[in-house]
Amino acid sequence: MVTRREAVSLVETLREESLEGRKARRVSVTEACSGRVLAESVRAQRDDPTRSTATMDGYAFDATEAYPFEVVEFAVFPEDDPPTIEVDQAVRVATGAPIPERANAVLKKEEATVENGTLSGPEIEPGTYVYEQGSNVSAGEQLFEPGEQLAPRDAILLHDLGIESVSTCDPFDVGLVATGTEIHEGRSRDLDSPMLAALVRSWGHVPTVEGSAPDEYDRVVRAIEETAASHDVVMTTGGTSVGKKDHVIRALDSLGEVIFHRVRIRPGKPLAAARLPDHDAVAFAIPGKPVGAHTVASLVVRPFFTETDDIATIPATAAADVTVSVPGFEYAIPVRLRDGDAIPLGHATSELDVYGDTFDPSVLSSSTRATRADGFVLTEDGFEQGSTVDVTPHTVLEP
Ligand SMILES: Nc1nc2c(c(=O)[nH]1)N[C@H]1C(S)=C(S)[C@@H](COP(=O)(O)OP(=O)(O)OC[C@H]3O[C@@H](n4cnc5c(N)ncnc54)[C@H](O)[C@@H]3O)O[C@H]1N2
Ligand code: MOO
Repeated sequence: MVTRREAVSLVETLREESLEGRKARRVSVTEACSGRVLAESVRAQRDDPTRSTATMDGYAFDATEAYPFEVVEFAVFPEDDPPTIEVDQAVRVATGAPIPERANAVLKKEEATVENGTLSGPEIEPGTYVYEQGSNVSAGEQLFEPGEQLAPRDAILLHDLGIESVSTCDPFDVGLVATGTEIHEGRSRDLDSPMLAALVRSWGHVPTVEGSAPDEYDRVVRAIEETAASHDVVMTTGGTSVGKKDHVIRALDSLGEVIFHRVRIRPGKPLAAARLPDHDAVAFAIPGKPVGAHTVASLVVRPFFTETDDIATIPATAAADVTVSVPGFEYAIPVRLRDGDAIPLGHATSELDVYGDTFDPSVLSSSTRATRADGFVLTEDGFEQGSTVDVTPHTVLEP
């Protein structure tokens, strides 16, 4: 059994290995910024801004010189080229207009006194009301690293620098296979695959629900093998535990190398990851119960797909005591957030009463209504009513 951190670090190594041999493709910045991973670094080809501009309407001049300045005839607007001025001259500028090479400051219009074409006013420092050339980005600067996953906000900087396309790795193709005779025969609905498909998509990759296999060793092996042959990643659900019909881990062992099985986190402990080198694929075996499946997919599998393993939290006040029964695990305790309080959902005092005071991940994990939580508290020891707890909102891990 490995800790969550150990598991995440192994998953990150898998990610690096998988990205290494990946085909790069140039795509438009617009397409790339919905979650594509960069294959190459991106450097600025030019300064930004390309020239120094005024940030206020007023007069531009060299502020290392003393008043008065002769105000030249014309005025400069954002669409204009800056004029050449002499050391004792100033020029009218509009907000956003380029300032002359010789100027280094702008005096606001309302502070300026102009009489007979001569400007005077208060002393100002060089740099006042000037957005300086290269102050946003200087030419040659590396702005994005290979492996970074681009987000919608990145389109602003890339487009501003005139970059229209970038080299990206193709997203991972993920084949989802639900194991379980009850699922295969339609006696129970497959709740995991659609949820996992949506998670994978939200992380910027391409899921396909491949179907199901009954709890028969040969059928499980075949389903994994067939899926690995046509996908980069196989994600199975169910069959990860120690029951007689739990074949997935043995199947992965026969097809490749199991990197870890069981993580010190609950719900979702029996998660496994494997390399399937014959098919140039990797596999994640996700435990069957949907809430546990969601928890470990978000906390441990996500760093394979996204560049980050950060788990941001916000503080809240625990609304009830929650104890844990078995030490040595991290427990993801679902909570609702209300006016700064974290109300443990599933606790006897909450609207969903499935576990009393002591957190029981096995029953919680069976309760599909626990998905109505706003987030979870990751804790090894539980918490006391009134104490401050760190809540990870679900939106942090499923954008
Ligand atoms: N004796 C022990 N039993 C169990 C242990 C243990 O250590 N000793 N571990 C428990 C833990 S923790 C978990 S988590 C589960 C893991 O279960 P499996 O991954 O083996 O899943 P199954 O046995 O196949 O199914 C469990 C449960 O989940 C339902 N399920 C499965 N797949 C789906 C799906 N795609 N959609 C909806 N529901 C699904 C399945 O019907 C079962 O009800 O094992 C504990 N047992
Ligand atoms: O890890 Mo399991 O989902 O605790 O029951």
